[in-house]
Amino acid sequence: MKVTIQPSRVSGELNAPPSKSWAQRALFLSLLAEGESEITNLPDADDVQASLEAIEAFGAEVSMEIGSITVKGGDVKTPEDVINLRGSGTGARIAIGIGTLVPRGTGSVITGNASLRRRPMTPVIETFRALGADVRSLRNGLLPVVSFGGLPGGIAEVDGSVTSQHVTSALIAGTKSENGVSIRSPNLVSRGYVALTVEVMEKFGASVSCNESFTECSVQPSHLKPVELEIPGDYALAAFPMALALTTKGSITVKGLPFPSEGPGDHKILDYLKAFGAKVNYYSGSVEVRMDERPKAVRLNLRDEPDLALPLIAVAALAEGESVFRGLSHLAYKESNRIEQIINTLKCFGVSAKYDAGSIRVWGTVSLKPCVITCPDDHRVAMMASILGAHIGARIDNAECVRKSWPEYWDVLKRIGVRILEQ
Ligand SMILES: O=C(O)C1=C[C@@H](OP(=O)(O)O)[C@@H](O)[C@H](O)C1
Ligand SMILES: C=C(OP(=O)(O)O)C(=O)O
Repeated sequence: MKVTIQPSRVSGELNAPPSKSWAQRALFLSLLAEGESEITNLPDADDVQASLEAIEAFGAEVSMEIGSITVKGGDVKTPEDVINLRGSGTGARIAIGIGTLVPRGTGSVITGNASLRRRPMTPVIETFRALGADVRSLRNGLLPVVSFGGLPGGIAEVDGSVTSQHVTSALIAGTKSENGVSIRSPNLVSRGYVALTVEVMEKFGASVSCNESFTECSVQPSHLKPVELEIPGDYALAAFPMALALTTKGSITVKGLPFPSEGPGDHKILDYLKAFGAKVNYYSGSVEVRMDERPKAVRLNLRDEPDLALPLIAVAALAEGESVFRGLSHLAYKESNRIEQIINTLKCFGVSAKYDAGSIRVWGTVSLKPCVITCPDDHRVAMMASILGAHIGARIDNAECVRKSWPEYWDVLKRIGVRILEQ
């Protein structure tokens, strides 16, 4: 599918899409909880569907009702076949850990699509090996990965500068380890996602804790109770329509977002948009964003919120002056090498930018040019291009790549006033 976007101004309101990170954690924990969990507002994002299929393969009994799903969990069974997590890094890394919980003497194989098969699995493999499990890559640190049953537990120390998902995986599987799990991750990035893991695990009654910087976490063997929960809205995805308010001098209200806490996490988008000069208000689950003037340049460290880099850098392309975004080295290990893709996308729109030692510098301009670009199988790159496209015009090929996180993205944009033609 190709979408052609014409210069537009956004206005109106939308519901935030449900969080895929929340949903995937809830699904894998429902597999481990003894009894029936009921989950509402589950996103139909491809990553979540892939995780749902994975928990079924590990023995969860899933039934769909109107507007909710029920997951009956308990024992983790040996899958009959290889499990394919498609493009989901979160799903694959959690599933590698779950694979150590199948009966001893059996195992499971996790693989993914071409994009996921390029992403590093070494941190999660090293973590589980340090915890006494037998987990091996069949391809030099990449997928496919085989996990054999048996997770004694103990202490793992694994560098956290590439991803945080090995910590999430160790904590979730650690609930069913023999002796509990402690994990130390010096240089940990994306700390808001470990905070999210702890938050969701606590809802299932897990005995889990971390230090303030999330570099040391531990979990005791825990009896997980089934839950009833509603998946909350996703700030990292909602950040794109919010950013559109800044690049089109519009206004937008996004509903269904949780109260922004003090700690790291994607809710920080509210502060970051304010730094550009936007008027931002949170009131009772809704965020209003309005922009009447040209954004000012910003200096931000996005080490803990890597997914916000794409919408924020799109805004910086139009800002007055030079913006600097630090803490971005781990963007190289996402669905695409996002460092390269961000620079290429900016260049396509006629914006100068440079990457050096973990930082991207962007020289904002008022003279953007329309761009024709193909989504490199990375949803957030297409969404980033749409934000600049709504300012100056763009054509995005392979636009269906947004399915990974937000299949209705293009329809939602149309509803808030972005002029889009689909071919
Ligand atoms: O755990 C999660 O749900 C995620 C963690 C982050 O990845 P890294 O920890 O690999 O940076 C984030 O970029 C990804 O979109 C979702
Ligand atoms: C990197 C992402 O997700 P994951 O790591 O789960 O594939 C993402 O959604 O941007």
